[in-house]
Amino acid sequence: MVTVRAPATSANLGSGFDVFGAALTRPADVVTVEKAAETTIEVTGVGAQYIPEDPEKNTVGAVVEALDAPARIHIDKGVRPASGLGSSAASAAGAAVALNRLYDRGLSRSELVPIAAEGEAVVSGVAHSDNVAPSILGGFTVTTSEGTHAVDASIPLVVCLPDVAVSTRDARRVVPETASMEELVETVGNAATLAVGMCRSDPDLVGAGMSDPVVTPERARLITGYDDVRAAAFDAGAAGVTVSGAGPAILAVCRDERRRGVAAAMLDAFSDAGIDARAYQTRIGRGSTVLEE
Ligand SMILES: Nc1ncnc2c1ncn2[C@@H]1O[C@H](COP(=O)(O)OP(=O)(O)OP(=O)(O)O)[C@@H](O)[C@H]1O
Ligand SMILES: N[C@@H](CCO)C(=O)O
Repeated sequence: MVTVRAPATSANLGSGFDVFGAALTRPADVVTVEKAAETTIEVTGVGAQYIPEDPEKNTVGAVVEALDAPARIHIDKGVRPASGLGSSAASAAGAAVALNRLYDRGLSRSELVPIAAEGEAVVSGVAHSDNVAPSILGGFTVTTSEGTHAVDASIPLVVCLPDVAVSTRDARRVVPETASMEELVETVGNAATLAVGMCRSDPDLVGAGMSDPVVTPERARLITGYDDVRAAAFDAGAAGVTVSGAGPAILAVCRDERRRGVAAAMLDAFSDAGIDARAYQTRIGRGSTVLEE
């Protein structure tokens, strides 16, 4: 038996659509695997009632297939599905790390990234790796078709999760098909600024590089109260605010001493919009951890 804690993640970080990701210290899924002749999946925890236990439909089923590693699998969800916090990816990442150990497949963490990404194709139609990479490797990650680079960065964050669901599949439908040269130049400048900020563990620089003129404005329209929550976070001292993943969670970066105030301001703004929400005061953290084997 192997048990793995796989962290929630925030993808895109504004300017790095489908490329940037970050592991969060909390929340997390806990995935337990045991060898079995046939694969079975049991799901408990947050939002378990919305998650299929059929291996064809659950993200971990694709990981079992890719590793040829049938197992009795228990997923204890800490990351709510359809949250923008890499819920589907956390289970896939945890299963990839756990099954690799259980069956002694000997794959490196980097080699497990494309395997876990197969799970993302099951739910969103695209095997994007920007959530599974940080959930496996930890830190700030840059993922391209050439592979993934991970950087340890100590950056305080707040993620505010409203009590509504947005599916990645739906949120990908509003992504514009083209961008202008002006938008391209602005995005490259911001993404480069953010990456330098991560390398320096500088929250102000990371925040300055989060702005994205192309995808985020379209996604923000799907989140009731987004503009007010964003403004409230900035008023409380956030250095940058954007949609987390495909939403509806909203991500704010700030200095440590501002985290509590930023979280309270975001919750108040959602409440003023008539929406219940919860805020996680978190930071960039480590990847999947083996708890027991
Ligand atoms: N193990 C799993 N954990 C969570 N959701 C799963 C799992 N397997 C299948 N799903 C399905 O995936 C969908 C949620 O994934 P989706 O990508 O939409 O949200 P997310 O992972 O929270 O968001 P994001 O990728 O934007 O961070 C739900 O329809 C859920 O039923
Ligand atoms: N990059 C993906 C992450 C969400 O799973 C998106 O924004 O659609």
